[in-house]
Amino acid sequence: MTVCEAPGKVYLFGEHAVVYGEPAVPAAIERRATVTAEPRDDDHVRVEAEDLSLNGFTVEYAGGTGDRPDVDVPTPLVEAAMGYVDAAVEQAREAADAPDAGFDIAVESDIPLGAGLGSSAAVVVAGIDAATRALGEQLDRRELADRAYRAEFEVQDGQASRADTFCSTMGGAVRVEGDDCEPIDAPNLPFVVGFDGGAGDTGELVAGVRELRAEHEFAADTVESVGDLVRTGEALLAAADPESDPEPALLAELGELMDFNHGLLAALGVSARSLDAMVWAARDAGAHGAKLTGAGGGGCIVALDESDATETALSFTQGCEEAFRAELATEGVRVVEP
Ligand SMILES: Nc1ncnc2c1ncn2[C@@H]1O[C@H](COP(=O)(O)OP(=O)(O)O)[C@@H](O)[C@H]1O
Ligand SMILES: C[C@@](O)(CCOP(=O)(O)O)CC(=O)O
Ligand SMILES: [Mg+2]
Repeated sequence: MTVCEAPGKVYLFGEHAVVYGEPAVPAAIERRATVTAEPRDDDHVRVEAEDLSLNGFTVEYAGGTGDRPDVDVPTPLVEAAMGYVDAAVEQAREAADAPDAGFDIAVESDIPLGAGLGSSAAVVVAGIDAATRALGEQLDRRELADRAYRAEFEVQDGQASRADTFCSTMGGAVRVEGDDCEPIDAPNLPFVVGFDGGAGDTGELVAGVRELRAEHEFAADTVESVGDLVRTGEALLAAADPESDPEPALLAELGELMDFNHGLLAALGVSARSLDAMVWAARDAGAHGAKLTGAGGGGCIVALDESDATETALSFTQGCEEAFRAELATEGVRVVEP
């Protein structure tokens, strides 16, 4: 039995625009998905995913194309739910050159699903790592991140960046621009997350931005403006001392860029009333800045505040179901049981 766990992430800035080649800076947070993989004697894949909606369900199926699990729920729901685990198993089979390998897989996660904290990437990264190790292979981090990206790309119908999967694999803060992915030094930023209890459909939201961008030049310009602000933010981070607590002036400047980024994301149609309400509650509480994180539509916002004020304010904000401080996860994917 092999067990691996990988972190979720928040976007300091750059989501959506990163899909079109602009840079983005996500940072891994200490909320993890844990995947257990046990090879089987046959070619079946049995998945236990207690945290999926429908109050969790257990299915067994042979995997691969055409073969669907025998459960009493509509196929699209099962496909949406199983897609990432399925794709992770396929990547592990390919990496270990074991096309008929079967597994018992169990997924546990404290990352809310579809909420912009990268639960899909964490599941895919931990899943590929656990399943390949269970077959006696070990991928280096770059290859693991690359395979995880390919898995997300496939499930999201060819619309994914390398940002989430690279960040979950490496941990810490990273910079992604197209195929160019690098860890970056960043000071420990005081992230506070607000969660509305809901979710957004990443594929649909990405498709919406793609259409807007194709239709209007000003939407394409908006995407480019996100890239410009990310470059500004990167320069600020590069000039900061990663070993000491961030200076108030740095937090103020990063916060201003986050506010701006939220405005541009809202212009691209991916915010929601609940996300805007949490963003404003954070700003009113004195946060340096606040924005939605991830695909949007519902889910989470991230704010910068070293005091407790934002977390407290969010916990009293109508529509905010959970508020918590998110510690930077300096370690990416890791082995819990080899
Ligand atoms: N605990 C889990 N068990 C199984 N699958 C999961 C789990 N967490 C996430 N997933 C998969 O990831 C999907 C959510 O990914 P996505 O829509 O990209 O949102 P996000 O990555 O922001 O959480 C879920 O529908 C499911 O397929
Ligand atoms: C919108 C996007 O930039 C980030 C999606 O993040 P999440 O799956 O909502 O956590 C898509 C991508 O980069 O693949
Ligand atoms: Mg995702």
